[in-house]
Amino acid sequence: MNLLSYLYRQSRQLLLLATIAGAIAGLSGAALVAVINKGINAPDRLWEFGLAFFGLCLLMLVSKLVAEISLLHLTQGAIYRLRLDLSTKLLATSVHRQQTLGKHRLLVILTDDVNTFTNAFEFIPVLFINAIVVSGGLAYMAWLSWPMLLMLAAFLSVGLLGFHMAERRPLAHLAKVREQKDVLYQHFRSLIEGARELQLNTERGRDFVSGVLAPGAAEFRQRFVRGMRGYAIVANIGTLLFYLNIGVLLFVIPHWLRLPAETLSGFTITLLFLIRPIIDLMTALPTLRQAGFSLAKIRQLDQELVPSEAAGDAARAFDTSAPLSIELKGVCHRYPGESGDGSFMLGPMDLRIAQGELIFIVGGNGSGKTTLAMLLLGLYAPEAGAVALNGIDVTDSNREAYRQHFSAVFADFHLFEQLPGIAGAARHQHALHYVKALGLQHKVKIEDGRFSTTNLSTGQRKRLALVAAYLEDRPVYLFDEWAADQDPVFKRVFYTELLPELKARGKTILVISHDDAYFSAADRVIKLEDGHLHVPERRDACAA
Ligand SMILES: Nc1ncnc2c1ncn2[C@@H]1O[C@H](COP(=O)(O)OP(=O)(O)OP(=O)(O)O)[C@@H](O)[C@H]1O
Repeated sequence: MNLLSYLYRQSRQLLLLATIAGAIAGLSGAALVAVINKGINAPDRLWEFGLAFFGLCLLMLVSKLVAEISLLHLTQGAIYRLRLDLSTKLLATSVHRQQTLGKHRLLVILTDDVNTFTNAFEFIPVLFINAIVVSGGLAYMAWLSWPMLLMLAAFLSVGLLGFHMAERRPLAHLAKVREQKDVLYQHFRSLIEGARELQLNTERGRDFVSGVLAPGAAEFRQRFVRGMRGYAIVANIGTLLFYLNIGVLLFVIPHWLRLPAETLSGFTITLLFLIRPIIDLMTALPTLRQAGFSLAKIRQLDQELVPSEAAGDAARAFDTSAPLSIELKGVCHRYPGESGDGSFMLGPMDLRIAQGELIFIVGGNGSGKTTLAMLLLGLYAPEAGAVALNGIDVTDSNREAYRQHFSAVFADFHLFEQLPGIAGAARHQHALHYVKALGLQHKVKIEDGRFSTTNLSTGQRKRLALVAAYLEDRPVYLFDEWAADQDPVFKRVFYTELLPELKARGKTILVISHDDAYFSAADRVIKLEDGHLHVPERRDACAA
């Protein structure tokens, strides 16, 4: 039912077309049963019923095709939109929120849940038409004899109630199966990302598989088998009950109700005709139930992914004609710790950065350098205080426009094959120039707006990330430990040539670095200690 209301919201027209075509298919199916029943009981009118039979066959074929194809378009359109909607929303959700939601949780929804949902949609056309066939069959039986139909309805109601009760346990197992998927995805992520560590230590690898992955996979298997076994039992008993029903109609009810042979045979043929749709439904039920759980997860994520920022033409809010000036005013950011005492607090911090400055952000591990960078880039929103650009505070409504002033190569950067920037010969030439300047011309080519390969060493991949950053040509650059993976020669090139070149082009540059040998290259060094700016001792005051 959830799936149908979801489809209704996607395209009423297609659903209406499918309903009408499906209704014609269902009714022609029911009429076929009536014609067969009449034909058997009227041998003198064979031509008449024969023509009607073949005409109805054709009508059923055409209408069924129309219904199935329109439902196919409807369901696949719905899946396509769902994938794009979720991706767009994810893109608009703050990085901090995404980190809180957890990568594995996002992945399981975007891949597994959407797939489960797609699988269920494959059943929809058949089930939809079957539902109409069943309705047509019931209508025909009511026309044949409504007291018989009432008895059948009473019998079916008891059966449905029993089915509902019997389904509870397998349904609970399937709900647990879905929860277990989150756990499994988390383990698979660790397995892939930690493959090197696990292979280096065979015992550790075995322990991970047998002690961490296997219990999760076993729990999944156990729940899934129990759930599906329950459904298999319920479905087979349900089908058997249907046959029993036919037996009761044929051999028990005639003892109480005097019915013409034509009515009895009509009922029997109709019920036999309905067995296939009922079996189809029983087979599809577990998949539909799993899709229900997946849909609930997708909906939950959809709500949690509320874009934190209203995208608008907010670029106008900043005065881009004036020299760029970024200011932090009492900015604070906290990461909650597991038990409260493990939390980390950056700030309150005041800082002013002027256009063209080359600033090094330094400090020990965990002192807050990357967190400060995230706040400066507008990827984290401060919990208190404000970030301002050219005197205008960055708020939810203009944070996206604010971020467009920056280009960054993070310590844990992601290298896209595609080149950023507007396509064209100029971008191609620029990219070639930078690839050459970074000494990668023998390794990488630029083809169709993308790097020919990204399968390179870490240091080389970082150089390509720098090429991509150069192509973005933003006013402010951030490099988080870029030089950490470079050889001494390129480290020197970076600090003594590349950074001064960028500065000469008027760029503002923020460099997170541990390379104290090159700190003298900076206009200013900002040192962090436990989330606070380190204020250097006033040697002049001491001297006095
Ligand atoms: N995702 C997170 N969730 C919770 N706490 C975090 C998270 N990331 C960082 N922290 C905490 O914030 C502190 C500062 O982290 P940050 O990454 O800013 O340090 P850093 O100075 O860049 O360190 P490094 O030199 O090791 O890269 C850390 O001590 C850690 O306790």
